[in-house]
Amino acid sequence: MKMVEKPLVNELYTHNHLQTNLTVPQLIERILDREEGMLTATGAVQATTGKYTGRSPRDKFIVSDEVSEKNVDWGTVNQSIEEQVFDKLYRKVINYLQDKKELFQFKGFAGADHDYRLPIQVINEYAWHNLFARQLFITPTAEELLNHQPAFTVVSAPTFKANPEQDGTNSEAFIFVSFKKRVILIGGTEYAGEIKKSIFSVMNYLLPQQNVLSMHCSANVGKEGDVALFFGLSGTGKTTLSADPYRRLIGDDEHGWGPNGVFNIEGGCYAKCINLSKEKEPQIFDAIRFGSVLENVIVDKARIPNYNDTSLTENTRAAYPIENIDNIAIPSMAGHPNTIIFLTADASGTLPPISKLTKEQAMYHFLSGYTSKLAGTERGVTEPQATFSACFGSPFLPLAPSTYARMLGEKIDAYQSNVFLVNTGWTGGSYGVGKRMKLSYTRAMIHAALEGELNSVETTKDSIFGLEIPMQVPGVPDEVLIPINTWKDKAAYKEAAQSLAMKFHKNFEKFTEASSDIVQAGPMYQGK
Ligand SMILES: Nc1ncnc2c1ncn2[C@@H]1O[C@H](COP(=O)(O)OP(=O)(O)O)[C@@H](O)[C@H]1O
Ligand SMILES: C=C(OP(=O)(O)O)C(=O)O
Ligand SMILES: [Mn+2]
Repeated sequence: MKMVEKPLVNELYTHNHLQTNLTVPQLIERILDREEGMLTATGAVQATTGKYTGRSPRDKFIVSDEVSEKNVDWGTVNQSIEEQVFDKLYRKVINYLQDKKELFQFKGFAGADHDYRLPIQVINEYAWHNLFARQLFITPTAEELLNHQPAFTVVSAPTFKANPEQDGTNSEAFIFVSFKKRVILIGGTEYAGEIKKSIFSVMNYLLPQQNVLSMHCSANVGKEGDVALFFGLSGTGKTTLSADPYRRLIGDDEHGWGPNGVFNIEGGCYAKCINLSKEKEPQIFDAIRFGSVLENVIVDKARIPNYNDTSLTENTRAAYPIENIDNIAIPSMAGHPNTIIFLTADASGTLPPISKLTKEQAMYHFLSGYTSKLAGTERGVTEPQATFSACFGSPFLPLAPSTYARMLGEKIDAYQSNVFLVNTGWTGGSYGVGKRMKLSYTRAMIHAALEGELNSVETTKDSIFGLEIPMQVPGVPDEVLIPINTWKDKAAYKEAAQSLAMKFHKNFEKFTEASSDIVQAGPMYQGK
């Protein structure tokens, strides 16, 4: 990828103490020496992030210039700023960083497929953010590092607080993206997730232009080389469900699907730690060791993490390189997906825990992207909130949802992938009355789907959502499969299901270009 313009960030290269690609132990030494965090009994370092403990979507802006102007799907997700606003704040942030005693640079890649990888660099004020970047992105070999020419730069200055009046930001925090300068400017927030998700947004802009579908999904591969994708918004189970002892992990969050098959965009994982237990999530629990970063996790006097403690946030996190998971695909690539799973954490408790989708239903649900925002991942969300997030990842999609949906539809046709909708959310009632689906049941359902056990099983059609529900799944009680059977109050179920169906219809009105068979594949509601 060619550089369009010499970035201002070059000025930082002359910084007296710009330290490039420090090793993991070196970074840990710097973190401890600078008192940015502490060493825990697991061997991982722990850091806290202050006020911002989740992503801050309202603080994210994209520069509108002559190229991005016509490509980006502008709106509440992709908010625009003018070039001068970016340039002014950019200058300020660079000046601010120049006064720091030391800075940390990571040079590496996004994209495991060498045909599509993006050379990136991340320049950090904090050593622990630099360790995060090192673990989350793809580390170069010594030779790759020698020839490394960054095609995109992230500058992260968490202690720089913007002044909205002067700087044109929404708050003291900002995530400014310039596709023209190929720079992402992050300030005012210490939440490390912004660093990885901002590069993901960039990949969601660049990859479709190369005819590669970028996807907010996890991926793994079975013994026969059969590939599964798990799409889902935050908290729906991408990371948890893709860590499977019987299947090699490709990646837990961001992938590309090109002519060679599926590839991970990242080199590491970013797991939620809330209520993490060795018993329920052994792979993730054991991945937390030397070199991992624990974010906003509380530790006791003996420095043992208490994963049940939510006093800083529900969105506690562990970042670790993918190699910390036992069973992985090396490199992080595989063939074309046999099975695609859409994960939804339905807080209404009315969607079936697993159902098989027709091609039209798959397109309908992909465009809808229904789920609930769970507490913590985004600022201001404290309990599950119904949301429609197109392509199960709208906060990260600079282009119109139809672009990604069209590509997915073509690929499903070409590779005959089976699509399932899996509700990892509530059962036996809506949030407040019912409870979250048992993880062991969800795992059993996914196992059955991936082993092809649901292809010939008897199904029943849900009268409202029109989804084909398998009547039996090994390891799951039959009554769990049909949502109404799990509700005591059947009338309340019908009301809640109708209300959700209405929301689907309302949301789908904006997809005016969708063909009528896709529109028809949505839920039925009274009057239709
Ligand atoms: N039935 C279930 N399926 C998946 N995850 C579940 C389920 N029940 C509870 N959980 C919890 O929900 C969270 C899912 O989060 P995660 O896998 O990190 O989602 P994502 O990677 O999509 O953001 C984990 O904390 C997991 O333990
Ligand atoms: C890091 C994030 O991703 P996820 O919760 O999907 O793992 C996020 O949304 O901030
Ligand atoms: Mn995840």
